[in-house]
Amino acid sequence: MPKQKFEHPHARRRTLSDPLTAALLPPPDESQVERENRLKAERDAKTVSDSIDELIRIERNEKKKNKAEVNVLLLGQSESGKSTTLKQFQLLHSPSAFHAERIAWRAVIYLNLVRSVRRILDALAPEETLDEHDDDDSTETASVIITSDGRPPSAILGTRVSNYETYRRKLEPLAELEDRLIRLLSSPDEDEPTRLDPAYQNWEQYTRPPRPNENIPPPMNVNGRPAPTIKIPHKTQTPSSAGIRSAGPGPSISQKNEVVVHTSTNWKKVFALGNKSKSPKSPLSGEIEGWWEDPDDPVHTLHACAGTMQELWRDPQVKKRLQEKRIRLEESSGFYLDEIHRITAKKYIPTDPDVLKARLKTMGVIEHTFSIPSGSNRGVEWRIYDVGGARNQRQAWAPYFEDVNAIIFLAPISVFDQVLAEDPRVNRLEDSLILWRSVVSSKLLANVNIVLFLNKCDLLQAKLEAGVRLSHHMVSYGDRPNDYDSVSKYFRNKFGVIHQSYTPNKERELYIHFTAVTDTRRTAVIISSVRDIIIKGNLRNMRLV
Ligand SMILES: Nc1nc2c(ncn2[C@@H]2O[C@H](COP(=O)(O)OP(=O)(O)OP(=O)(O)O)[C@@H](O)[C@H]2O)c(=O)[nH]1
Ligand SMILES: [Mg+2]
Repeated sequence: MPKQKFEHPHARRRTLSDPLTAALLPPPDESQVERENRLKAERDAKTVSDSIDELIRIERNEKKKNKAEVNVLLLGQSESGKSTTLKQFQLLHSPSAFHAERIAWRAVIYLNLVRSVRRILDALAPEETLDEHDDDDSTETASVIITSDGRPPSAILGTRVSNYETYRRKLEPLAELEDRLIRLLSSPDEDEPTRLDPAYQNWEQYTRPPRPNENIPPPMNVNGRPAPTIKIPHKTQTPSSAGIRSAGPGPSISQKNEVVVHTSTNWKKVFALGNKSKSPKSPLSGEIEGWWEDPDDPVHTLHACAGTMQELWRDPQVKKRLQEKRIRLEESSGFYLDEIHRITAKKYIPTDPDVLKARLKTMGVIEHTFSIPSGSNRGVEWRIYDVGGARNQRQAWAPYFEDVNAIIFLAPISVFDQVLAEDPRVNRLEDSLILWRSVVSSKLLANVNIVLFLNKCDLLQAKLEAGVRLSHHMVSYGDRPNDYDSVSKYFRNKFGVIHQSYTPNKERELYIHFTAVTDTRRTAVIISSVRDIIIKGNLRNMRLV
């Protein structure tokens, strides 16, 4: 089961400047005898404390020798595929837990579908009904495309969809459903991203493009840094505090920002059972059954709207309008519009690929533990940390650098024509390159094995085949061929050169894989090879081989 990390182990260490240490200072009017007694008592206490420390150290070393442990960090920008990679690890190493949870993913899949429909309706809306920000779809997901001059395409003149009003009216119930799903998925007592001590603010600064004339300090000071403490504030959550822009009066169908659910929330449990704990369970899978009898279940609204959703998605005028606005929903996260009838069926249970496609932004850091047998070893405990990749989440990464053995860095390479959801001025590929540079150049991570997943290769191939030219977005690509082989090699080279130039450890070998982490068969093969690499590297570091 996922475990939320609230406090790093070193958080308990105190520094001389802390208030407790100050409070323990001797009284200023201490006599000579008192002073000698105190010093003796302190020496005795120190001897006892040192011997306890020594015992702990020996015990820890013994443990390390007897039980191999591997800590792996999944890093990369938002929507790079970190959580999807974690799901693949789960599917491989604890399939029963993965399957037990899949019914809960129904809520996320429904929400992904409803929001895709809303994006279409927003894109079709006559311009005068949208406010200034509504035209800027870039706040929604990374599927918004920028033109080669870096600006979203103009949407002023374009195809009018004759059935727009009918679609909007018939799909109105989805607005209320969206609100309900968001409420279901959101925790009642969390509303802010994980925050860190100011000591770690540097990392965030280091992982964004520098401002002009800004001197960015090295990401981390290895020695003597204050202990990190992750604080999760508890407040009451409202839809607007969850990062969802209020639509004002009228349907919330114009709400924009991506739904974020803190990893500590219990949404899986809530949605898996809800008020249905008395519902029958399947004798085969043990999964809840019979939710379709519950008139309040979201499936009914979706089922009733399925026909209209299908008409909307298939309408040639709609397709044209989306094309004019360069919105390619097929490439965006959580795309289920090609399977409306299956997804909205009353007895729908998400399949493995459905769960892998489901999009829920990570906030905070989530830890998964697996015991993975490895050759003659009796089992290695793997701790995999999945972090939030959005800009405001990256400051939470640093405390995990200290004990990490390996990093799997995900860089989606299909995103060369897209902008960051959190900052539409920044090209997503540029952001990945900057982030990559900051990770590989970190001295703190110098001895950490690094595996690079050049991800979303399936989307890259489709994009290139659709005629999108890399050179329009990356001038340095020049007039090289715009086919998958040439482009993927170019990216491999680009990331490889950055590692070569910036790594503080010239001995470190970099392992690069072209991946599509939604593809289970391909990813399983890659994961097992990555596992071997990490184990070997780890044993080498532990000087056991
Ligand atoms: N087609 C395709 N989709 C992918 C691939 N990798 C990830 N996705 C999808 O992209 C979306 C985002 O993936 P996530 O795993 O949630 O991304 P993340 O890196 O965890 O993002 P944050 O939690 O915001 O940091 C999901 O809907 C995935 O199903 C891929 O290789 N190909
Ligand atoms: Mg994630």
